[in-house]
Amino acid sequence: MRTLRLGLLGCGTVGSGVVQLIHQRAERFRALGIQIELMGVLVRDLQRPRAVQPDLPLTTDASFVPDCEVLVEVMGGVERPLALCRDHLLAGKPLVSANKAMLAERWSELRPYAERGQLHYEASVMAGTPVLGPLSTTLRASRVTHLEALLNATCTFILGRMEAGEDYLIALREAQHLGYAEEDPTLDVSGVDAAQKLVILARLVADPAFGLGQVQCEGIDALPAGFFAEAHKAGERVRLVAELTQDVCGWQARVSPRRLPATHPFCAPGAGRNALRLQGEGCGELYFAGASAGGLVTASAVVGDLLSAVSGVPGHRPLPTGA
Ligand SMILES: NC(=O)C1=CN([C@@H]2O[C@H](COP(=O)(O)OP(=O)(O)OC[C@H]3O[C@@H](n4cnc5c(N)ncnc54)[C@H](OP(=O)(O)O)[C@@H]3O)[C@@H](O)[C@H]2O)C=CC1
Ligand SMILES: N[C@@H](CC=O)C(=O)O
Repeated sequence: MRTLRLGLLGCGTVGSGVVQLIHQRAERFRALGIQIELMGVLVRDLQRPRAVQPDLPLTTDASFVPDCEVLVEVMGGVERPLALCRDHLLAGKPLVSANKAMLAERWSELRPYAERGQLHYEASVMAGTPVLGPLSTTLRASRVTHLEALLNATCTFILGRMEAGEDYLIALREAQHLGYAEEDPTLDVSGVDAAQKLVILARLVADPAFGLGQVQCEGIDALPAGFFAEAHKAGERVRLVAELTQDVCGWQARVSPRRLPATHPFCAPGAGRNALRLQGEGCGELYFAGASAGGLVTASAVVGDLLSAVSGVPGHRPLPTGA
């Protein structure tokens, strides 16, 4: 049995789930001949109450990071996590991350590591519903021509609650309470979180250099007056839809609130549910759907990635240049 030195950056909604699942799935690691040694669990506030075992090595001191063979980053933000992970990546070691903001915004630095298979980031898009794995492996023989998706659980949840007559702000508070929303929920309701996820998808199926600035983005925080009420009156639903299409000018990416028939698959019930429909030459039409936010659901993808990383399976590689 080999001891694997693991570092966990963040122990909030997702990090607590990661700790719980690593413990619950210890036999899966043992079956690979691995026993996890948690070198440190980085947090900001040691006094914050959290539902984790008391012997967890919680710390505000990141000095354990260089001793780790694998890092799991579930802290959020952009500059701080990147600064903490930089030397680890430079040393050629694997990083598992759920952080779509960092991946979307600092791609020029992260892309070479992703190309080398060092970055595992299934949880960054649709959390526990696996899409990046199939897109970066099995579906590479197909050519994606169109993709549309619900990528933000907070917005799906808020819009669903509003359909039931709830007030927008109360629904937003509920989404925060359930652990769906980002620390700064403006990222969710403005459409930025969905745009970050859309560029991560676009790099796997369309263009490995796809940038966040290429996404036209509107959220649900500034719906035109009457938009929701008129849709409701017409028996339609409003959903925040992310779409990637190709026309004569190239790839177009857009996130916007759309009116959809109530029978549309994107309107099926499910609070934190996301869905992705893609059309491809080869694979035809495919549909992925499931819970896509919350602690344990997201942790399931993070720990799945961790099992891949410790087994030597490469992470999510972008589409090769010129493919
Ligand atoms: N929540 C979800 O459903 C999903 C989240 N994600 C992504 O996962 C990541 C984590 O999300 P989530 O768990 O919800 O976030 P939380 O805010 O619940 O947890 C963040 C954790 O990171 C710690 N942390 C944050 N900044 C610092 C810092 N500068 N130094 C040290 N520790 C820090 C916090 O410490 P402390 O506890 O002391 O405050 C906390 O433990 C984000 O990138 C998010 O986008 C991805 C998919 C789904
Ligand atoms: N805030 C995000 C969490 C998962 O990525 C969302 O609401 O989808």
